[in-house]
Amino acid sequence: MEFESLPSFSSIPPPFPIIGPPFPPPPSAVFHPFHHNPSLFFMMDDQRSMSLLQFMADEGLVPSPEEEEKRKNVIHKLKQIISLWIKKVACQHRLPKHLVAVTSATILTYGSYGLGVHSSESDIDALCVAPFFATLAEDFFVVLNDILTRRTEVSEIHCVKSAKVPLMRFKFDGISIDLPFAQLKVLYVPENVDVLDPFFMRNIDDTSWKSLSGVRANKQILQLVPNIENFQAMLRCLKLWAKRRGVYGTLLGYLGGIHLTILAAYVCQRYPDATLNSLIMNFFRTFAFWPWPTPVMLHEGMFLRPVDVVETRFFMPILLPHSPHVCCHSNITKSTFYRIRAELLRGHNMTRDLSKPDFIWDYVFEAFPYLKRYPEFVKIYLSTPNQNELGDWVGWVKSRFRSLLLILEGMQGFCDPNPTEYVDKEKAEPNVVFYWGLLPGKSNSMDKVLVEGEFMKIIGNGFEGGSPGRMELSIVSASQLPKNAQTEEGEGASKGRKTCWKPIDNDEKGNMVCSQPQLLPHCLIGNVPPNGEAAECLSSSG
Ligand SMILES: Nc1ncnc2c1ncn2[C@@H]1O[C@H](COP(=O)(O)OP(=O)(O)OP(=O)(O)O)[C@@H](O)[C@H]1O
Ligand SMILES: [Mg+2]
Ligand SMILES: [Mg+2]
Repeated sequence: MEFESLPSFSSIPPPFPIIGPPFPPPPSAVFHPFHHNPSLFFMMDDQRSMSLLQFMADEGLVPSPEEEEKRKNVIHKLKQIISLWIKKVACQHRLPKHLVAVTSATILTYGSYGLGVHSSESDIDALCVAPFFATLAEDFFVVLNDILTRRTEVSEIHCVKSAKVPLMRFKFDGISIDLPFAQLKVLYVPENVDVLDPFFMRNIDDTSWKSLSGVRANKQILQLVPNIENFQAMLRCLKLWAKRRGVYGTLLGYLGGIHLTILAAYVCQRYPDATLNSLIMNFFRTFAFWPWPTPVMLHEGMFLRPVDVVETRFFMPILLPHSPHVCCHSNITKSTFYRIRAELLRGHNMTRDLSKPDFIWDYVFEAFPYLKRYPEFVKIYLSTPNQNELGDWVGWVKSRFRSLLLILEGMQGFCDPNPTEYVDKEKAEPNVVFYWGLLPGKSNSMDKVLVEGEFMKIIGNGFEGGSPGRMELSIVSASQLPKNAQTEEGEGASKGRKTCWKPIDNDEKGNMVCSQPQLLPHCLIGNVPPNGEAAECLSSSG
């Protein structure tokens, strides 16, 4: 396999063999192999869209009506709790009775749930929006925490206080909730308060502004995309694709939900009348050839702050759609950048030709074959004495993974941080194991003790949980991977996986905000015809 030179970024030595033909210049128009027969193009395009909808249904990308109902119920109950809480807080702040009577707070959902692209495993990102007198430190993190803790529906509650976006994280009726806080300078917060209205945004503090960012981003994106149903279906597919191909998860240096959301919205904007199939084709074509680090932005002429331009971590700058137009936080490194690009190119190669007689979507969404690709792996073993401490420990270490990746890249040139979390069932203690792919013949040059020591220093500082757990590094060959890691490869990999923690924001102290990744949808997908068509063959499949 030979590495093909990439357009732009030529200063970075290619660490990874890109599979497939050399990057051709991007086609100037929508790829269209049926110039002589447009009706055949539309027929094939429709058929592929149909079979993709069928694929989504088969994959269970659409939560059942019961699941939807459960989520709505949870949000309804949360709103009730917030309403009672704010009255209590108003009394504690000794507001006059007539003001207590009219004051209100609300819950605004955002993230994948707010966009209607969540799965049954998804968390709900829910912002608590409170009036001027409610404080973050006392009223939110103490009073509301106390109310929530007493509820029988609530479990596993903990506070992430010093992150850029401070929040409480808990399960409500078994559904994970990320609950940040924002304070507006008003007495009465309408149930569906418009966070783009300058009236509500005036004089708000910095933390509240950052907390509102997700809601504002969602709102803008939904205003900018021409066909929301197509956008939702496309985004669900892309999330599944990225997960299956091992390129989903901000903490591991890959794409997060927000990045894929903006990339999908960009393509939807440019192809307002495209079918689902055409949107996916255009997504791969657009971003396989994107001249990174040119930023992707949804508004023309967005202003990029100089600090973002020079920030080397922005290999793939993707700008938030609202002011100030800053880049989405990203942990992309040299290795993960090349992996993502290789996957985009693979996607393009697989989908570009509508006339391929044996095309099937299953190939596009096939799990990335780590065992075939890498002879050796860095094994990262994390454990704690008790199960209930494991989540915090693993979440903390993962929030520092970028540093480990950079150390390994420095020594090895390339490392592929597989986001999948495995469990070593032979060990009695609760544990989570990661296997990161290494290129052949490179591991000999790695001083394992040095890497472990360096990384221990990094994770030894700033852990907010109880007592830190254990972390061990080792090099293992592909054949030493546990059975479940080996068999999972072939078949639909990411099903039923342990979920990843991802940062909304990391602060300097390393406090992180985490959430569970999810796929899946919430509206569309009506009557889907049976999968009638043929398959695809892609010599370059991974
Ligand atoms: N790296 C980031 N930069 C800017 N905003 C972010 C970032 N990560 C998360 N957010 C904000 O927080 C919201 C929720 O993030 P979360 O990690 O839960 O992703 P998501 O889009 O909901 O996808 P998923 O389905 O994986 O949960 C995002 O929609 C976005 O508004
Ligand atoms: Mg989410
Ligand atoms: Mg979340």
